Amino acid sequence: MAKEQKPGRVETFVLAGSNGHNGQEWHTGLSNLAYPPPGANRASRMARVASDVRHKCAAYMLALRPWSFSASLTPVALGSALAYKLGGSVDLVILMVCAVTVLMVHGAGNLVNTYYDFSKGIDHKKSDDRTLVDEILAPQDVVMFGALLYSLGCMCATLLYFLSTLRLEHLALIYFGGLSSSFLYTGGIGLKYVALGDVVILITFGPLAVMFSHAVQVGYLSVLPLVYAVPLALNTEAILHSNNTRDMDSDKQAGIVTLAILIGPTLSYVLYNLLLFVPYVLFCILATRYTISMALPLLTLPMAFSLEKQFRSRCYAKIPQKTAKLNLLMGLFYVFGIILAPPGSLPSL
Ligand SMILES: CC(C)=CCC/C(C)=C/CC/C(C)=C/CC/C(C)=C/COP(=O)(O)OP(=O)(O)O
Ligand SMILES: Cc1cc(O)c2ccccc2c1O
Repeated sequence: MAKEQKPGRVETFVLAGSNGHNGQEWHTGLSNLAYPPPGANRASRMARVASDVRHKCAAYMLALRPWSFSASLTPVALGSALAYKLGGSVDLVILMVCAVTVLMVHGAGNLVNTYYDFSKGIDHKKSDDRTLVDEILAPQDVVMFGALLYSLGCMCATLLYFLSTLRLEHLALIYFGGLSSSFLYTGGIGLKYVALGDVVILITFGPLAVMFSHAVQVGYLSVLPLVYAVPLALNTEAILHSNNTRDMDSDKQAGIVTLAILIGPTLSYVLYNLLLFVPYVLFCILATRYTISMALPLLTLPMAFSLEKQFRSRCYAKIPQKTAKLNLLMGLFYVFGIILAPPGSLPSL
């Protein structure tokens, strides 16, 4: 932070980002005073430091893109609800630690994405993610924050090992499967850049996360959560697919290939509809064949129809965020539907 004395005794501080750009001017309001009262300098310095810390924290929060966190929290809730309903109980401490573990890996994945999309020149001034483009943070900040989240995730996974009866090799297999997918999505081979991002999202935010949350509760691996994960995984993939459809032109210019680019706008619209409405067909089947509480997610149908309309008229700008909101609501209703189901009414293997 550099201090500049300007004519007219207005003290101005230039608050520089860690990259040296992005300067903001902070006036101390001393212009009407001949001398600052004792302690005023110290107080204003403290206020500036506090404000600096607040700005930095806000920048880190922005980089995490918390609007997308519903995508990892709903599968955790689903896995735990299944453990409660079919296994008989749920441990709230394990549930909390599991949610934090998955959030850390998801958040780190978002930061890896921010870093590599910037270094490959994919993010630009009009991108959804402008943390690095607008120099809100320096690339090194993003790398350090990502490493911190991965470390915290590993600590939480270690804690889960002590809290849960799940065997170490099973816990490690799922946890490091999630961790490596979150990195390889854009880091290393960069699965997103070769049209494999959709597969990664379908697997990690669906079966993998649901199985992880179920397994740490019940202490064993089961295929049941994989089946229950299908409607939620399809809806989460709808978030990514709308994101990739919106970014189709800029991604093409940057020379990367996504599924949306491969199939073009018309088939992308068809695919978005399938991802959006197939889950509702599954809920109808579950509600009519097993228990009526499975009809609860149908309450979100009006939101899905509104999104379909926006996609059809190619107003893509806010569709990913709105689909994430739908994902949260649909996921919560799905979880409540499972919790409210009469004992023995849900399909089990
Ligand atoms: C089972 C365990 C322990 C963890 C699973 C935890 C999860 C869900 C990890 C997935 C992490 C992952 C793949 C993150 C990538 C997030 C993502 C889809 C970012 C979006 O990237 P872009 O498609 O570039 O979108 P933008 O254009 O908005 O940058
Ligand atoms: C940032 C971001 C963006 C997305 O489009 C996502 C889609 C599905 C799951 C997670 C996503 C995410 O974290």
